Formats: sequence, structure tokens, C-alpha cells
Amino acid sequence: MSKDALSATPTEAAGSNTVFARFDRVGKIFKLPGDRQIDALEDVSFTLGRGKLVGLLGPSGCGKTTFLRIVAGLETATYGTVTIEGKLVNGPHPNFAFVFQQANLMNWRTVLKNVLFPLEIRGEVTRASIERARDLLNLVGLHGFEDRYPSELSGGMQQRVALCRALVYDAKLLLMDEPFGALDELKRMEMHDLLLDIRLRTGVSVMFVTHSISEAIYLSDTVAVFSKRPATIARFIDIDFPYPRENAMRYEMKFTEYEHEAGRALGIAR
Ligand SMILES: Nc1ncnc2c1ncn2[C@@H]1O[C@H](COP(=O)(O)OP(=O)(O)OP(=O)(O)O)[C@@H](O)[C@H]1O
Repeated sequence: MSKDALSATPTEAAGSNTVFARFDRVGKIFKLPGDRQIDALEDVSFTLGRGKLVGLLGPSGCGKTTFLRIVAGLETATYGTVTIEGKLVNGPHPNFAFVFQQANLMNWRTVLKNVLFPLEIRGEVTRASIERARDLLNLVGLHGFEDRYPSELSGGMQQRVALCRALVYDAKLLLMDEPFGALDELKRMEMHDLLLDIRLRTGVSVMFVTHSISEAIYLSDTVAVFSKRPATIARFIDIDFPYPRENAMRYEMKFTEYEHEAGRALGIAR
């Protein structure tokens, strides 16, 4: 995919060999009372490669969350299509996991029982799946907290529990809406490395919304910069840093250049 690719036609995601998801001229118009309407999305087209990580950046209120909700099947597009693994999305799918800005844990359930909840509603709690939940908690540094309650955890720890809950059932697609927005900078950086580690181990494809240019660059294979509303893709930026990524890269000249490029696409830098 070219860095300057515009969204009029579907465009390949960075370096991917297999297409996992295809978004073809996705548009959304919200009808409001009294013949009013909000044009939220217009002709958003690109593909997400299997196991790839795409960050969505854009001005506030441009339509990023709406796009993510359409991909998740939680909202219907006014026109255009979302195809995942060759199948049209027309409702929520059991293989898609969502992580929101707030952890949204159930305070009356222990950490382990929060993580197991998606399996419980599928009737899939087995000895092996409990083991997997414990392994995930271990991976995110929460070993020993399985029987604690959410109110006993910090915000960062709660967000890590939410991530485990999203990953416990082998989701193929992880959709995240500003998942680390409520965390302080250091915790956010920790979560970045954790997410990349999980992606490496599980091969999950990831799409996430962020307001942070540096977060988008640090995590993504490709950053998709949305225009002002109605949002369309203003620019794709392929991030040519190898994985695993290291914090030192945040201070490299090339990283600053990517920040400038994203800033220009957002209209906030020259
Ligand atoms: N259910 C709805 N009904 C009517 N308008 C809506 C609805 N959901 C979103 N909108 C409008 O669509 C536009 C895009 O909203 P959206 O939440 O997708 O933007 P966003 O880019 O995620 O915003 P932010 O970055 O501030 O979180 C906004 O003008 C919003 O008011």
C-alpha cells in the first residue's frame, strides 16, 4: 500500500499477504428528527491484513467510533460493505472482541470470573479454558489477583483484566476504542508492549481508535488518518519499524517524521 493512498478504492494494508477484512466504501448517515442528518462516514475503503494492527486517528467527532462499531456489527452502514474472512458482517460476531476506554468490569465478580464471563455465556467454561484465563492473567502480570475484586485494582490493572476478557475466547479480531485513554503515560507504555506481545503470540488482527499520534505510530503496522466529518481516509501511513518494538524508537528521528506526517494529515502541522 502506498503511503499516499487515498480511499476511493479498496487499498491493501501494509505488507499483508492475506486479507482478513475488507471495508468497501463504507458510509454512515445518522437520520435525526426533523429531517436533519449527520453525515458521519463517507466511502471508507481499505483492507486489514490477517494478524495486522491498524490504528485509526482522526479529529474529534469525525466518525472513528462509528466506523469501529460498524466493523463490529454493532451499527449498520448506510451504504458500503464490511467483509471479514470473506463473509459480510451484518451483526455482532462471536469471534470479535471489543475493548472500550473504560474497563467495564463487573464489580461483584472476581477478576478470574470477569475474564471467564464471555466463556460462561457461550457455555464454554472448561478446565482448559480456566487454565487459559489464568495464563492470560499471568501474561499481563496479574498472577495472584485472580480472586480479587475490581474495586481492589488500579485503573491500569482493571484495563489489563478487560484485555484478558477480550482475548480469553480466541477472538480473531480485536477492536479497541481508545483502550488506554484513561491510563497515565507510563501505564499506557506498559500496555502498548503488552498488546504487541499478545498480538505476536496469538496472531489476532487488531484495529483500534486513538487520539494519540505517538500511540498510533508505536503500535501500528499502518496508521489510517481520518479526515474531518464526514470522515474518509485522508492518509495511510505505513510504519516501517520492525516488531518487537522498543521504547527507544519513540526518540528516533524517523518516529518524529511519522508524527509530522500524521500531524500534516490531521491538518495540525505543516
Ligand atoms: N447514534 C447516533 N445518532 C446520531 N448521531 C450520532 C450517533 N453516533 C454518533 N453520532 C454522530 O456521528 C459523528 C461521529 O461520531 P463518533 O463517535 O463516531 O466520532 P469519533 O471520531 O469517534 O469521536 P471522538 O474522537 O470524539 O470520540 C458525531 O457527530 C456524533 O455526534
